[in-house]
Amino acid sequence: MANYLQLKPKKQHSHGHSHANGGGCSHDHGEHTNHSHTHAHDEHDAVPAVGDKSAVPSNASVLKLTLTAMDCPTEANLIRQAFAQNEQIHLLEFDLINRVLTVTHTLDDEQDIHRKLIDIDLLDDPSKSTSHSPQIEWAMFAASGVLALSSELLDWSGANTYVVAITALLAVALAGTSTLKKGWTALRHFNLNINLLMSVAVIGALLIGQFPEAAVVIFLFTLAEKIEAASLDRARNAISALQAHAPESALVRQENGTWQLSPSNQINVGQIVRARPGERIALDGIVSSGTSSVNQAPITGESMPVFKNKGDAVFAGSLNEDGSLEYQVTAAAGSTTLDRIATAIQQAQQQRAPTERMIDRFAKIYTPCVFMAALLMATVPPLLFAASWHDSIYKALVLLVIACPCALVISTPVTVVSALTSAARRGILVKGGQYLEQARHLKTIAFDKTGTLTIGKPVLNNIIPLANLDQAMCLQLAASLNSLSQHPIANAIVEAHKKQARRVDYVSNFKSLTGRGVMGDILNETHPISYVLGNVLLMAETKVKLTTAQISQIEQLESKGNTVVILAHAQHQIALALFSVADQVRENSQATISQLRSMGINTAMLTGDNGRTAETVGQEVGITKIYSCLLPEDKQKHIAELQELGPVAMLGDGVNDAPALARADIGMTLGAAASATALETADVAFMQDDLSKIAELITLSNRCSKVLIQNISIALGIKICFFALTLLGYSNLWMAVFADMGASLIVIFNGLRLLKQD
Ligand SMILES: Nc1ncnc2c1ncn2[C@@H]1O[C@H](COP(=O)(O)OP(=O)(O)OP(=O)(O)O)[C@@H](O)[C@H]1O
Ligand SMILES: [Zn+2]
Repeated sequence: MANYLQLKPKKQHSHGHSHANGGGCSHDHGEHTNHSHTHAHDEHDAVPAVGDKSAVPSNASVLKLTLTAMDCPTEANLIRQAFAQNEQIHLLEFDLINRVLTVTHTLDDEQDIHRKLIDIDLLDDPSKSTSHSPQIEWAMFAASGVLALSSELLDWSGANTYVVAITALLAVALAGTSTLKKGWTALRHFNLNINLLMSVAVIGALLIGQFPEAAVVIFLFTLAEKIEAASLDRARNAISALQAHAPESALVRQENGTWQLSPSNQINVGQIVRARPGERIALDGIVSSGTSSVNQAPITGESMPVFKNKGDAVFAGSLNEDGSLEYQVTAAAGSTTLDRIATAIQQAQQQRAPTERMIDRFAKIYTPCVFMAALLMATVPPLLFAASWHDSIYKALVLLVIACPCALVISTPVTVVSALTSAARRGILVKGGQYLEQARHLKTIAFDKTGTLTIGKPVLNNIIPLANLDQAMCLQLAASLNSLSQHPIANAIVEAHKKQARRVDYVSNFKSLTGRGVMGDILNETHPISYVLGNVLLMAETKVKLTTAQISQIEQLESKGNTVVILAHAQHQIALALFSVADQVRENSQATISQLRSMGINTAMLTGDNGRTAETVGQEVGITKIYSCLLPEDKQKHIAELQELGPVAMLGDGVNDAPALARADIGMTLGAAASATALETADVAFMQDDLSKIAELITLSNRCSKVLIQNISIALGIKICFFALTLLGYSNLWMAVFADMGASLIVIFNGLRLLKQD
């Protein structure tokens, strides 16, 4: 993850001249590089949010701390300030939703960090236990509420001021001690956070004799804090619920053939595990016996069960419905697909989305400004206009309450986290809020052809011998060469050969040439012969001569949608045979492309395959912008070119498309459940082989943005209203607390709505 992050800010835009060439692969690729120049692009996310990742020394260690006291997100500032002077602290990362602080440091003693956090009251001091049990806390809180209300009633009914004051003070003492203590800590560190603002408001109210109000204010504040904490728990639990899908233990086959229940984290790769009907799969594996339908919703988001047979992959966390399955473990606890998804989501939460960064910057200005306004409010009217001190100070205190940026600061992360979780539930793994926000701005989506627009399982449909070797012999040579390659075309040739149950020859000096083919030596009775197998480009490179008749034969096959590879004798430089393979277009490719077009998004195809095949597939799915015969670096160049029109996403398989995926604004992969590389290389990983998820992602991005705008408007709107009401003298303290915390709660619940709509 860290490596990948560093890749991003280095994005460059290149301006090159190139054309979508319609024909074969004879086009000279050198042209692209000659005309292109690059310049670094000043990306907004190049500004490190907290510390600088690149400056972290290699010997640094990482400490993760759960700080349950990180109530209001503004407290992150307190932590930042506390560690600002320490040069051995290199990086501070805040996961405010999960309340986890990650410290990257080179300290000898981690206790230093603990001590500092105890000093700012964010960590309990183990030597003096001051915290009460939750029951006692609730009882104290309830009593405080009763007392606050009583003092208000007593005040109304004209009771003795001392009685009113004592009742109110008791209420403040019962509910407000922790707030006042935190306020004092904040004051000592010159940090303007909510606790300090509230403390000043309460103490100020007490000083000017507004006893019942002080009590009500602190009670309401504590109440709202409790509700806020509980609702944030909901967002948090939505994520840990994912991991909870994998069972703690499973039945493992022992050496003597018996089955024994073992804890999942003690089961090793290679062991055989049994999943009984109705039981969840404990670890990733390959079915070794049995059949069953399995619901893989926690991983892929699809609610329909999938039929599993011998040889199929199963995922930890999925539910084995009706049959009994035995599977051989392929990933141990901690590294299963489910674990990797959960880790990715957790990391995604730590990256602040653009809106979040903007709001954080705004809050930093907003709070001091309102604080200054309050100071002026308290002093200017009495000093200059002979207004009453009491009224002016009171108004100033109201302003202090609304100076808290809490609602604003919490409005974005809660929304983004809910949207990320909601996406994960649909089988869309988004690796950071920024991708979610950017998805709706996409101008172009570029698709890789093989395995993306097409199923990626081509089938050999024709062998045409060109020299004195027969079909069987040609196939044997091609299959032998390709038995060492992972390419889908290689698989097609090897599969066809397997059907004929012939032997595979030993290949020496094997070489795989990205985007072109393979070469290697095979023994012919007494001496080795060098062969090449690949596309026209490779034939040109190895100086294999193709006759005009052969070329037109190739072109004819290609314009029918086939991909043609040529087997050639390297020393004699003559073609021995043509192999034509055909892949099937995914059934929802065309629907997805037209849906994207209706959303105003351009589409393009970037493929290593030849122009004619690419055109045929393009026609079938509805893509007109086609770039063919591309090597991985070329794909990257074309992405940069498309970026001049606006943000570009690339959907590829994550193997030979890695450079293009990294260059695109959003790199996406399909079928990530089945491929660890695909899951790791992408910014957005679609767990299933389902193209329609792209449109779903964009819809979700739109919805997330709508909620973000709503939340920011609500938070700011309420503040502005109160600011005006206060200046006009129409508001009072407890109304302000109501408004401030009310706004926080509204934005939290509004954000959580994204979780629900499934
Ligand atoms: N192992 C191989 N055997 C034969 N030909 C190969 C092999 N690998 C690559 N080729 C040739 O090189 C071409 C380009 O391969 P590349 O992997 O870059 O793209 P692709 O998989 O065909 O398409 P896409 O870029 O859409 O995924 C293939 O179309 C094929 O002609
Ligand atoms: Zn607040």
